[in-house]
Parts: sequence; structure tokens; C-alpha cells
Amino acid sequence: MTTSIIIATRESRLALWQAEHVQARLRDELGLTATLLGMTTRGDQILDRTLSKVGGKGLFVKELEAALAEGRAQLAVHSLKDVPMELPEGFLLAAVLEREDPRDAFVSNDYATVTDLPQGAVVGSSSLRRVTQLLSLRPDLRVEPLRGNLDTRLRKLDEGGYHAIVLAAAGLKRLGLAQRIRCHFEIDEMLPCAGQGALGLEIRADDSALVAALARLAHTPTQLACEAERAVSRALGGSCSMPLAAHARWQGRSLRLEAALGHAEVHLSPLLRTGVEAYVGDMAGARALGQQVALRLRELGAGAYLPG
Ligand SMILES: NCc1[nH]cc(CCC(=O)O)c1CC(=O)O
Repeated sequence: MTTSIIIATRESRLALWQAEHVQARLRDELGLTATLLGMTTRGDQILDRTLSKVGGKGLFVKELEAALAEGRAQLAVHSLKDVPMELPEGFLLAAVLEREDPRDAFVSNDYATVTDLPQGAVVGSSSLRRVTQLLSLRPDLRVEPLRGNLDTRLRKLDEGGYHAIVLAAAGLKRLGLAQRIRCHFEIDEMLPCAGQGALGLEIRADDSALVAALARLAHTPTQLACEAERAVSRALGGSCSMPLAAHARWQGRSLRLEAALGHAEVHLSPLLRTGVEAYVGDMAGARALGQQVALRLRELGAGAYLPG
């Protein structure tokens, strides 16, 4: 392994914060020097259309993977929730770091909670997962698309385009914007998506020295929880155009995994929801739990909710 590592990162403020966080941990905990290679991805350039319609979350990681493949960088830092369920051949997630707050946040200049919103209020979100859950809480709301990085989304709120918006608490906290959060959704009223709040470190699968080094940064409870969450999505076809939430919490030594699936045609069908708790001791056990939850969703009728 080279003693100096290049970290490929997107250039949004959040992505840079995350890359710098990993850079500091490499230095402090592993004694490794790292520099950042900023890149603009197609996902960052597409601001006018719903991401799921133009190729999905993978658009945020492809350019970074190309930099790894070509040896321009050795490590890519991602918000785990933006990482597709199946990595391309030749790449692996070397570590998942300890999760920040996984909840979604209600952000508004005029209203303290979603229940305070007036009848028919306009809420900004382009996440089908958030849209389906918001409408199941408050069927009267009008949800309008909202894209862009966190600063852009907050600006669009402040310009008056929306009564409120919904964002991941983790991103706001990382950027020192926690004061914008009016309230946190309870995990059970707005179930997070797989991997929300966690960072994933992606490398080339053949970089065995780096695999071994980065394993020391992994947070096993987070890694197992996220593996279970991602396995639900993978078992259901793994597309990000799917309004799927999956979140696992430790209860002592067992893991409680909850999942909710909405219908892309939001008004047509109710949310499907299930949860299973099981003892989980390793990654295979975590995947098995995720598959069990996916099976339960299928038994509840998920087939009719999935594309194809
Ligand atoms: N989809 C974009 C994205 N990717 C990661 C985060 C926040 C940080 C995280 O959840 O780890 C966000 C912003 C958001 O969803 O509000």
C-alpha cells in the first residue's frame, strides 16, 4: 500500500465534510496521509429532474469508481444511502463508519411540526420514500419536487417556495446546520432509508493492504445494521426509484429491522410495513434478516408495488 492515499470525493459541502472527516481519521487512527481529489458527478449536474427518472443514485458514485479503477484515487467516501445495493465487479465497501443520527428532519421557517402545517401545505421533497410516508401521515399535503445539495434546498425553502421541507438530520448536523431542524421525525413515523446517516468507504477489491487498514475504522454495529437494511432493498430489486425504507436498531444483542414500501403512484395503495427482530452475529446473519423482511413484504403484496 502506498503511504499516501488519494480520496475521491464529490464537491458538495457535505461530501467534502465527509471526505475530510475520513482524512482526519486516517491520519489520527491509522497514521496515513491522505489528499482529496474533488470531482463533479452527473448526479450533481442534474438538478431539474427527479433523480430516479434519469439513472438513479448510481450517478453519484460512477465517476468516483472510475477514478479508483484508473488509479487516480484509492478511496471513495460516500453517504452509504447513495451507494447502489450491488457494487460493480472489482469494488468493495471496505468499511462502514459509525452512524450519525439516522432520522429525517422537519425544516420550516414558520411551522414547528408536520401536524402544525395548514391544510394543503406545500412540502418539498424529491424522495419517493419521504413522499409516500408524508402523505400517509398527512394525505392533504402537496409534495413538490426539491433537488440540489443541502444549501440549495434550504435556500429554496427560504425563498418561499415551500411551507416546509424534509432532509436527513445527519447531513444538517455535519454541516453545522442543526439549528434549522424544527423537529425530528420519529423513526417509526418516517422510517429512514437503508444506510441513512452512515458513511461507506469504497475501494478497489484488489487493494488488499487498504482493505486490512480500513477495517480498523469500521463500526461493527453500524455495519451489521446497514447490511441488513441494504439486503431488504437488494432482495426487492434494489432500484432507487422504489419508495422503500429500511432501518435496523440494536436491542441488546438482537437487531430489530423495520421496512416500509410505498407505491410510486402514491395515492393508489397504502404503505406496506413489517418488522422482524433476530439475533445477528455476522454479516451473513444480517443479510438473512434483511431477506426475511423482504419476504414478509412480498407476502404483504409487495409484488404489485414493484416495477416489472
Ligand atoms: N440524498 C442525498 C443525501 N445523501 C446523504 C444525505 C445526508 C447524509 C446521510 O443521510 O448520510 C443526503 C441529503 C438528504 O437526504 O437530505
